[in-house]
Order: sequence, then structure tokens, then C-alpha cells
Amino acid sequence: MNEYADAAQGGLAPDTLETVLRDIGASRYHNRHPLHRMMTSGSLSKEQLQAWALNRYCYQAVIPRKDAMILARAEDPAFRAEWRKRIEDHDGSDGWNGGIARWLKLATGLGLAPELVVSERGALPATRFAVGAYLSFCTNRSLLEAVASSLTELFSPMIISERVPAMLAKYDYVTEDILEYFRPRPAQASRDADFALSYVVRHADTPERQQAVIDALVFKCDVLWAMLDALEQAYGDHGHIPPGAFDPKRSP
Ligand SMILES: O=C(O)c1cc(C(=O)O)c2c(n1)C(=O)C(=O)c1cc(C(=O)O)[nH]c1-2
Repeated sequence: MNEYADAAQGGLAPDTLETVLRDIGASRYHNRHPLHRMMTSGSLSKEQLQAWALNRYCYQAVIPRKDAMILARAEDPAFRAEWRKRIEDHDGSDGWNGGIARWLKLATGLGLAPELVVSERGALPATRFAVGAYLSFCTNRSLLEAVASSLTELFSPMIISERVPAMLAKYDYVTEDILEYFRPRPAQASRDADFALSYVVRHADTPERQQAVIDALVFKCDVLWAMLDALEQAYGDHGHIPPGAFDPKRSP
């Protein structure tokens, strides 16, 4: 049970549903996580930033796969035409000239070997579980819930606007070039989130469906939060790196 467990009881007006969804972001999005705060205050080591980039690669890599699951289940050609842009954004036209490649550039720019990042071998078990949970959620839940789970993108322009200037200001080895991944993201995220929000508000037309979309967004905030928890637990000052996970002391 969480504080939103019966937020839709009795049914919500569309505007109120939108307010609840935005409120979930305000209270549960990962910009409130202590690790994000440490990142923007300049207190992470280069090794900790490497661990973040390496683990986050797993998330980036799964995004177009979960979007393909959503595409496959959408019956409306106009919906598919809009949604497929997401896959193009990440995969580019040849697999390696889109967002995934730009994330890899970020990770290698921080000094990681590309093979290590792409293999996902050094990722934390909890990262893999969180990312896998997101993929299976979008595969097994209703189309409406899968679309709603993407709504964290309503809040990503905000976290990007906190993260990018802070990283450039606080870490002398971080350059604009390394952070190129983020340049198109706020515009892409706003386009995608506007479409998803309007879909969700239109299709969540019963209290049960409204509750399902609320739960989907809470779930997705938990995915992102759990990924940062895992990093903190493994690479924080008194952390324990799980067996087999990326160990900055041993890795090139
Ligand atoms: O930088 C971030 O913190 C952040 C967050 C999120 C998000 O909120 O899920 C996404 C992204 N970035 C992102 O770059 C991205 O492509 C993306 C796709 C999705 C999604 O769920 O479909 N979320 C996000």
C-alpha cells in the first residue's frame, strides 16, 4: 500500500487525474534521491559517476525494447506512428547513431571501456532486476498501464536541467561533448510525455483504470528510485560491491 493506493476512489475529473499524476512526480521522482543531490552538488567521485553511467546504460538499452512491446500491442496506426519515434530516437537509423550510442559516449567519456558497458556484465543485480521489471511491466500489463508508466518523462526535463549544468560546473573532466546525450532529450521527452499524458487522461475513463495508471506511475518512479538506491548501496562510502559487479579498483 502506498499513499496513492486509493487515490481514484469514486472517480476523478480528468484535470484532477493529471494533478495526481504530477503530484506523484513531485513526491517520488528520482530527482529527490540523495544520490542525485550528491551528483549535482559535486560530491561524487569519478568512479561513482562511472558506476552511474554504466548501470544507467542498461536502462537506456531496454527503452526501445519496451517501446517495441508497446508498439506491438497498439492497434491504432496513428498511435504507432507517434510511438515509433521513441525507438528511432534511441536506436537512430542504424542502431548506433541515436540515444544509446550517445549514452555510450557519455560512459566512455568518463573513462569506461565500451565493451564493458555494452556487455552489461558489470551492472548491479538490482539494476538488472529494476530494468527487467520495467520491460515485463510494459509487456504484461494493459497498453494503458504501459503508456502511463512512461509518464516519468513528464519530469525528466526538470532533472536534466538540474543535472547537466551542475555536472559541467562541478566536475572538471565532464564536458559538453560527453553530455551530448541530454541535448535533444528535453524536447523529445516533452513531445512524448504530452502525447502519453493526453492518451492516458482520455483512456482512463473508469475509477479502476484511473487507479491503474496512478499505480503504473508509482511503479515506474520506484524503478528509477531503486536504481539509485542500488548504486548508493554498492558504491557509497560504506558500500558493498556485489560479486562480479563493476569494481573501479579492478576495472580499466
Ligand atoms: O535523465 C533522466 O533522469 C531520465 C529519466 C527518464 C524517466 O524519467 O524515465 C528517462 C530518461 N532520462 C531518458 O533519457 C529516456 O530516454 C527515457 C525514456 C523513458 C521511458 O520511460 O520511456 N524514460 C526516460
